[in-house]
Amino acid sequence: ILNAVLQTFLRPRLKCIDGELCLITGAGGALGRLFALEFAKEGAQLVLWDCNTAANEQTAKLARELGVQVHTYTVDLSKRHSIYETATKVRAEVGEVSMLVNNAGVVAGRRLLDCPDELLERTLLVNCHALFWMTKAFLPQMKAKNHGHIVTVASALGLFSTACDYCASKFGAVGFHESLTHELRAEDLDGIKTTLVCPYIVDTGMFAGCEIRKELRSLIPPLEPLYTVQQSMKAILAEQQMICIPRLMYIPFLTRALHNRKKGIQTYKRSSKEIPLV
Ligand SMILES: NC(=O)C1=CN([C@@H]2O[C@H](COP(=O)(O)OP(=O)(O)OC[C@H]3O[C@@H](n4cnc5c(N)ncnc54)[C@H](OP(=O)(O)O)[C@@H]3O)[C@@H](O)[C@H]2O)C=CC1
Ligand SMILES: CC1=C(/C=C/C(C)=C/C=C/C(C)=C/C=O)C(C)(C)CCC1
Repeated sequence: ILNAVLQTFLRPRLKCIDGELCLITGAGGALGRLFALEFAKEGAQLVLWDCNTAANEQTAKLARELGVQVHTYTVDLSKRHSIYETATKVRAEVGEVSMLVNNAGVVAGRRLLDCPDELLERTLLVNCHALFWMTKAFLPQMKAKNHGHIVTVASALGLFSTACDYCASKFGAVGFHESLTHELRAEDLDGIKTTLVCPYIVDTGMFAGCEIRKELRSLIPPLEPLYTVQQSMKAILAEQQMICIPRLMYIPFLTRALHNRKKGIQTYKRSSKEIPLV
């Protein structure tokens, strides 16, 4: 945790990603498109995934104007077989993905009892389950070369809760990132980096119909999409493990981490057995 916070305040060297093959999900959406353009500016070749074919093609057109190769795929991230089938096509038609940006996300934006089961389920499938299938599809190639980078676009709402389906899915995304990072470290795969992105609400329209947006306006105004993506890019290129945007969002994160640590120590002290703390 301390490492992640320190990395945010220090100014590390940024890595070169010229020629890397970068896959971005939700590339037809607001942040996904901006990610694609920022990666293109850095010289990365792009594989763009979205369920919205027209929006995805529009992103591809803008990225090609920056002189990079772009391949687009229409995929439904809420379906495991759609992810695996499309991943197989990418491997056969384009090659080995070395950077994976799991950006696609949805929100139901209704209270638990007012929300149809299908909508709740979709949020968990797209925002959380898809991370597992995407990583299972592309990590083996990264492992073979001990080279790669997996970015999880979660949310500040993956660190503390307000909206039911969305928070649960983003807590899952944060947990996924943390356990993947531990797993890679345990296997000494130091060439595969991970970055967790946790922004506050961004002005993209995603939360346009949600009550939470009105409440938040009085707290801090939503972030600019370009600023959010540029800050995220800096963290990715610096191989930073985590970024909260703005920095104020570290407060709930650190509070929670310290609270959990305290609880862990209490449990340990009360126990008669020697249980190592994780
Ligand atoms: N906007 C915000 O306030 C914040 C956003 N985030 C996170 O940032 C990420 C990007 O958000 P943002 O750009 O605002 O969202 P957008 O809604 O603009 O973009 C999301 C994209 O993902 C696509 N998508 C949705 N469901 C699927 C699916 N099943 N299969 C494939 N593609 C799908 C959407 O297509 P379609 O439009 O057709 O549904 C859309 O093109 C999300 O993970 C979000 O949770 C984090 C913090 C704040
Ligand atoms: C401003 C602020 C807070 C609230 C933040 C909220 C409510 C963020 C919502 C983010 C969203 C909607 C993200 C979407 O992905 C706290 C933690 C109470 C205290 C610190 C200052």
